[in-house]
Amino acid sequence: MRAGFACFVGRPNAGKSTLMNSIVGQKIAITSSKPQTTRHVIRGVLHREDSQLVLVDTPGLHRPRTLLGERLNDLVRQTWSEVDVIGLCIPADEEVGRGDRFITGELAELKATVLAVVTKADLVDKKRLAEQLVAVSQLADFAEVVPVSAVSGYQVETLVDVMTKYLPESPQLYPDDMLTDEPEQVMVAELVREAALEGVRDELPHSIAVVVEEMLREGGLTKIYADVYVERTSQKAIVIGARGSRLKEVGTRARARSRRCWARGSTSTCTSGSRKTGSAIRNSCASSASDALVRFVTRTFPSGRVYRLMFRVGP
Ligand SMILES: Nc1nc2c(ncn2[C@@H]2O[C@H](COP(=O)(O)OP(=O)(O)OP(=O)(O)O)[C@@H](O)[C@H]2O)c(=O)[nH]1
Repeated sequence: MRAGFACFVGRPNAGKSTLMNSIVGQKIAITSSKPQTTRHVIRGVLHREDSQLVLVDTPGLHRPRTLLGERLNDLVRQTWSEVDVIGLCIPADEEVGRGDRFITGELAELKATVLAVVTKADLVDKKRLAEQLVAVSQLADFAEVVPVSAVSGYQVETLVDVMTKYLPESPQLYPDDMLTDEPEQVMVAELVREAALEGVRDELPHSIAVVVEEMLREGGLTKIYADVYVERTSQKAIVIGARGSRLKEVGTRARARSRRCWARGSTSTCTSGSRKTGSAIRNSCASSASDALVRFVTRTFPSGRVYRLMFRVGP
C-alpha cells in the first residue's frame, strides 16, 4: 500500500485544477479561463486498491503585485515543502518561459520527487508535442516527463500510475468514501465564485470573494445563502450586469453546478442585490422570471459591496 500527497504547480492557467478534477473524477477544484482562479488549497483523494493519492491544488505562482499575491505565493511554497510528489505543469501550446525556469529553480531545493507534466496535449500536433517534451526535459533533471490532456483524458491514468510510483509506502490516509476534505460550505462558495467569474475581465478574479453564510436543510432541500463580495464599488456593475442579469445568471449557474456536484437535483434559484441596487435587481429578476420557482430574498445590506445570492438544491 502506498499513500501520500502530491501537488501540481506551474504558472497561472497551466491547467493544474482541470487536471486535478480529471484525476479525481469529480469537480473539486474550480477552473476558469482566467489566470489565478485558484485561491484555496484543496485536496482531492484518489482511492485505489493499493494506493491513495491525495492531490493538493495550489494557486498559480506569479509575480506578486499585491499583498494578496504575496500571500498566495507563500501558500504555494508551503505546499511544496509538505508533499511527496510535485508535478510541474507546463502547457504544450506555450513556449517554455522564464516563469517555468524560475519555478524549476525553486523546486530543485525540495526533497519531493519532481515530475514534469506537459498539459493540454490535445491543443498541439505530435511534432509540436515532441518538441515541447524535449524543451521541458532540458529544463531540469525531472524524475519523469509525462504529456497529458485533462480534456481528452489522454495519459491521465498513466500520470496517476507514475505519481503513485513515487509515493511512500504507507497505510491509507483518508477513509474510503472521502473525495475531499473541503467543508461543503467552502465547496459551494467556490462554485458560486466560479460562476461569478465567467465572462468577467481579467483583473477581477482576486477581487471577488464568496462566503456561504447559511445552508439550511428544509425537508429534502438545502437552501443556500451566499454573499458575494467585490473589492471596489466600480466592480459592482460588472458583477451585477445590466438590470441584474449577470447576478441572476450566477445564481442559476451556481445552482446547476451544485446540483451536478451533489447529483441530487434542484428546485429554485434567486439572486438579490446590494442596498443601492437591490430593488432594481429584484424588479428585473421579477420581470424576467418566467420560472415561478424563482424567489427573492429581501434584506438590507450593511455595505453596498455585498450581494446576497440564494438558491436551493435538493432532490
Ligand atoms: N484544451 C485544453 N484546455 C485545457 C486543458 N486543461 C486546462 N485547460 C484550460 O486551460 C484553462 C486554465 O485551466 P485551469 O485548470 O483553471 O488552470 P490552473 O493552472 O489551475 O490556473 P490557476 O488557477 O490560474 O493557477 C481553462 O480554460 C481550462 O479549460 C487541457 O487538457 N486541454
